[in-house]
Amino acid sequence: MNLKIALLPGDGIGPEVLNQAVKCLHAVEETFNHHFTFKEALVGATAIDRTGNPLPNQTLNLCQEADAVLFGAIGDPKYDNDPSAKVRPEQGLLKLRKELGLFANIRPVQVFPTLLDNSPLKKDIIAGTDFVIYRELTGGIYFGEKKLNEEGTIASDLCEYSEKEISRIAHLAFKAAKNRSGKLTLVDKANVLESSRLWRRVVSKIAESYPEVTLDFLFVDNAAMQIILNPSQFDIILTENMFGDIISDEGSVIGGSIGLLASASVGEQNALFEPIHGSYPQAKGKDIANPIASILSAAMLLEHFGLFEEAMSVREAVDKSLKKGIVTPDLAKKSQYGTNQVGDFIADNIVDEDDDLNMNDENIGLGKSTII
Ligand SMILES: NC(=O)c1ccc[n+]([C@@H]2O[C@H](COP(=O)([O-])OP(=O)(O)OC[C@H]3O[C@@H](n4cnc5c(N)ncnc54)[C@H](O)[C@@H]3O)[C@@H](O)[C@H]2O)c1
Ligand SMILES: CC(C)[C@H](C(=O)O)[C@@H](O)C(=O)O
Ligand SMILES: [Mg+2]
Repeated sequence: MNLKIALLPGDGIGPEVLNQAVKCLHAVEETFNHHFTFKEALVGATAIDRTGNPLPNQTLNLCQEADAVLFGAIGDPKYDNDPSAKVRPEQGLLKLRKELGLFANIRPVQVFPTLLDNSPLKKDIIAGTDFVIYRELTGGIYFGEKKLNEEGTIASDLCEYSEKEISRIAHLAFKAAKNRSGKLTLVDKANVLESSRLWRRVVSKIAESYPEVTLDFLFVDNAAMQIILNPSQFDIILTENMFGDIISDEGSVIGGSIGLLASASVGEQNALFEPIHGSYPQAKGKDIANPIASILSAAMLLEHFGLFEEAMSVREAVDKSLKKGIVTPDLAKKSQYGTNQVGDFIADNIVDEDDDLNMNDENIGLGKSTII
């Protein structure tokens, strides 16, 4: 298959982890005889420094013309620590999501059997965790009108949702639930927010078209607790933009590190793949960031184009690195392996299973194809 992939390394550890994902995609190209073309562009603080714009037109055009975007991370303390900054790296990512129409952000939360001891949570609670968060990505409080009065003493952010915005992601989430265990939980704050009550009405109506799916509702405060008390109760979680952002970072605690959680953002035309973590500026240039979230995001990219065997080969190589303890320090304090070594190991272990008769595929961590 030929694929044009836009690479947006961004800031902090973004370039380091993205490089490892690209190594793995090169290995997939060679092993399975595909042809991927990579073109890189600026985004985030790096783009502001070079052009004054966190999402230069050239970058947006490249992404619009590409088959897929592979994104590193954006963000820089010089903006995080300056609440008055007029231009911010995050605006680049938000505008990109909006312009590409990436309304559904899909964030699988699973536990690698090898990492059951890595979580601060009890093994018997987290074993078997396997749920997917469908996070609405181009609406809600992130994109509502923002106001600050002249004195700078009163500020507001409007949380607005339309029926259309809710129903298009709801359909994707119901279809995913239908293909999995048939359970969908809508996470909201319908006891307080009018926008959440609209979500409940729209989602309840759509549920009538999916009789095989059981729908239940959970207030987000309770959901935040249930996710770590009893994660196995969840299959598909559907939620709005900000709640999805927050509960997915929380969900990463189950698996042992946020450096493991990948995501796909999809719309009608475009698709973007990125780790859920940020630019982790404290780790920039230290070769300690976990590249697995970025590598698994590349695996989701492959699945998006129907390259399931290829995606599986990446997941199996990741699993092998975990089993052999070839991991970054977030997963083993005394680890002597860096971002690059872990990336090299995983890329070197991408094999076509049909060609490898000795492959042992017992107990594969994230073996199950995810969602798209
Ligand atoms: N999609 C994105 O690009 C994205 C996502 C989240 C945050 N951000 C931005 O990133 C910057 C830093 O934000 P933050 O510190 O709140 O979140 P962060 O995700 O960058 O880091 C939070 C913590 O998670 C851990 N971590 C993150 N990535 C890791 C990795 N690959 N390997 C091992 N450990 C990892 C580290 O302990 C780190 O201190 C901010 O500017 C923020 O706006 C960007
Ligand atoms: C950087 C920020 C705008 C972004 C978000 O809130 O969507 C990040 O936290 C994420 O999870 O991708
Ligand atoms: Mg986030």
